[in-house]
Amino acid sequence: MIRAHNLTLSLRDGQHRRPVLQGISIHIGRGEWVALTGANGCGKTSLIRTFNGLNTPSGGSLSVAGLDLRLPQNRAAVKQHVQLVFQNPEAQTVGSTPFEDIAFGLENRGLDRSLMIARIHDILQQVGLAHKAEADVASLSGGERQRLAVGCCLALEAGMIIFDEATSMLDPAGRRDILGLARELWKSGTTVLWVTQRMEELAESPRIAVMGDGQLLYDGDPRTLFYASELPDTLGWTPSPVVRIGRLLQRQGWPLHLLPLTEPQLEAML
Ligand SMILES: Nc1ncnc2c1ncn2[C@@H]1O[C@H](COP(=O)(O)OP(=O)(O)OP(=O)(O)O)[C@@H](O)[C@H]1O
Repeated sequence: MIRAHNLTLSLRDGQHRRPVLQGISIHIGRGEWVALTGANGCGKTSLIRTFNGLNTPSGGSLSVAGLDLRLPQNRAAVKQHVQLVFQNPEAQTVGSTPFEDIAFGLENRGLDRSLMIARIHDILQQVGLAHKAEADVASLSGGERQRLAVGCCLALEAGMIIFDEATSMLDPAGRRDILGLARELWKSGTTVLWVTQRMEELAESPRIAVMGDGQLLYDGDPRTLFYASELPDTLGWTPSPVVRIGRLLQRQGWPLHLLPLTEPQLEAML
């Protein structure tokens, strides 16, 4: 889905251009779930905006869904394949009802009206908003608005959805809800890039990419990152309670592949 090699990006900062991404090489296959993390200002948003064609790479190569994003004509086309769900639920709705919002996404697809209405209802059903089809968007909760944003991605038939800290403004129930919806889509074949600062969400991801100062510092599995790498300590991360217990077990000689990453894994061990 995404192939970046030695990707660099510099952005205008007043009179100067400042380097924001440096030498990023990453391959994300179709159907993968990758969590992307790193401190504020390390370049996560700049990277995903580049994947989505909103930023123009300054160097290296980048192909997304088979489109070479060094070519300007491909940058608009890529948005069909890669959709973003942002942090702020209020910033991404355009219609006054969920029905209208999904309809906007389908408008350019040239669907016959009855097919379009059926498709809108299908999508609302899929994101759990069938009962709110005609509700005023302003009356939706933050979690419902994020569900609606996901529905808009589905309307565009995006093969990849990038969630840019999409749960950070939600309460714990809303967070679980959106994470659960993202997992359902992933299980049905959507490629997911899940940007997060939350340790437990990282630990539950099959693959983690860590950025620092515009560079990719780590790209691999969570066990190696949390139990066999010094990076979390170097970056000053506070380990999740499960990883803290796992580190105690590790000191007692437990092998890497048995160390717990998630609460259910720890519960199963106990
Ligand atoms: N349009 C822009 N013009 C100039 N510099 C920019 C622009 N957008 C971002 N930057 C700079 O690029 C760097 C990376 O910012 P970016 O928003 O990509 O980081 P981030 O990891 O997503 O941060 P956060 O977690 O706070 O959202 C920062 O130093 C930021 O000030």
